[in-house]
Amino acid sequence: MSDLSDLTTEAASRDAADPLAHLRDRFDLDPDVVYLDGNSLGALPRGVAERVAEVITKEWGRDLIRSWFGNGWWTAPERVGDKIAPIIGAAPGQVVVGDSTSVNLFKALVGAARLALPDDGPPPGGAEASTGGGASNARTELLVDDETFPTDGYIASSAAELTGLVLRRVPAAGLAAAIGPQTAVVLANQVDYRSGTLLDLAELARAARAAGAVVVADLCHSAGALPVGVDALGIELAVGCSYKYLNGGPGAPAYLYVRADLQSRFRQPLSGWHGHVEPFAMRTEFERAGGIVAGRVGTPEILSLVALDTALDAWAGVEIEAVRAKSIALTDFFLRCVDELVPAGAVACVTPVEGARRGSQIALACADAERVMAELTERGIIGDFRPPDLLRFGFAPLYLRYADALRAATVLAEVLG
Ligand SMILES: Cc1ncc(COP(=O)(O)O)c(C=O)c1O
Ligand SMILES: Nc1c(O)cccc1C(=O)C[C@H](N)C(=O)O
Repeated sequence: MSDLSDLTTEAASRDAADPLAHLRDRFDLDPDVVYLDGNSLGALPRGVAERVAEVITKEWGRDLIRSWFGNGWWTAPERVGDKIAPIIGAAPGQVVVGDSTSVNLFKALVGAARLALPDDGPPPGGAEASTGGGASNARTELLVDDETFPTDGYIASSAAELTGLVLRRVPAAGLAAAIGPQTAVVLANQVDYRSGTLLDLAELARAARAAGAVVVADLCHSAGALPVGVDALGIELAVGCSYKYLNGGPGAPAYLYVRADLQSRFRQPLSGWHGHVEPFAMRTEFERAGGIVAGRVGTPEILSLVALDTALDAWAGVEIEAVRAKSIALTDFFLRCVDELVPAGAVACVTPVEGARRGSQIALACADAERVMAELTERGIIGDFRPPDLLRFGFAPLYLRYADALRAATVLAEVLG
């Protein structure tokens, strides 16, 4: 047992020894708030406001239309994509930024179905796939986790309807086992938005490869929190938002990853002029651009892209492995503080207590959770409530301290005491 004074000493010594502690200065934070909602909307990195103001006054105000090419606006989706790439373990040229996560899910899922269905050539798994089930006329289903974030389920349903696939919902833990020769596409969240459970994507990727199914991973709750390693996993497609751990700001554009060797065959359904091989030829016929540009649709959200571009500078020199180590240590410490300080039985942790099995958040079930979160927020501890009974606390390792974890647990104990 440790008491509050032991925990305070421990938090201080952990903060003093934290190799990432200096990164907090890269953010403009309210000193009176412990911000545990960076898994919904990341904090504001320093420099973003000034850069956006400069783009508005100079690039838009003075350079005007010349900025599309003169100031690099046109190529920003790929350039910013290449800045996200190392954070998710992708080599350059495979990530494009633009549109919302929902829209990118739609592009990826329909594109995945077209890759997987037999009239579109061999399955991406190649020889391994053809021995383990291979391309067959019986690929009829799109698998999705049954507790997925709502938009993923809704978009999967639209994509299934459009491609003639049948949507099958199975628990996330059973996704890999559910993959079979009938599976065309699997949509999986690497980290569950509610419980924070980390899915074994490597196992899922192996099962999909063996069966010739195409994987679309939603990285919203894992990118920037842990090493995803998309290239190493060998998954085909991925999407994610940039306003959580990547701190791109409200409405920041999402991103789409298309594995390099599949780009020439990737046919996403939204044939907009920014995905055209020669957009300014203004031709009637659509001819898809090569490479990752094929993931683009229409005019990019330049002001948001610029904000994201600058926000990503907060990652300069940061190793994602170090972020993961701190994330586990911070969340472990928070759980210990909750155990020590919160009255027994007042909360139940629904997040795996084993660090390696969770993302960077802790969800605690508790009676009257919505009111409890409102009171916490009132007292400067910002997390969120997710129905029916969850207090959700996200730990963004770039700007949170062990002292913040302790303060959050202390205030929680007061509210529940
Ligand atoms: C797993 C997941 N997918 C998608 C989204 C959001 O999609 P969009 O950016 O289109 O609102 C979120 C969060 O809002 C999410 O947590
Ligand atoms: N995307 C959001 C939004 O547009 C409004 C409010 C919250 C969000 C979120 O990101 C929610 C978040 N994905 C979640 O996991 O609950």
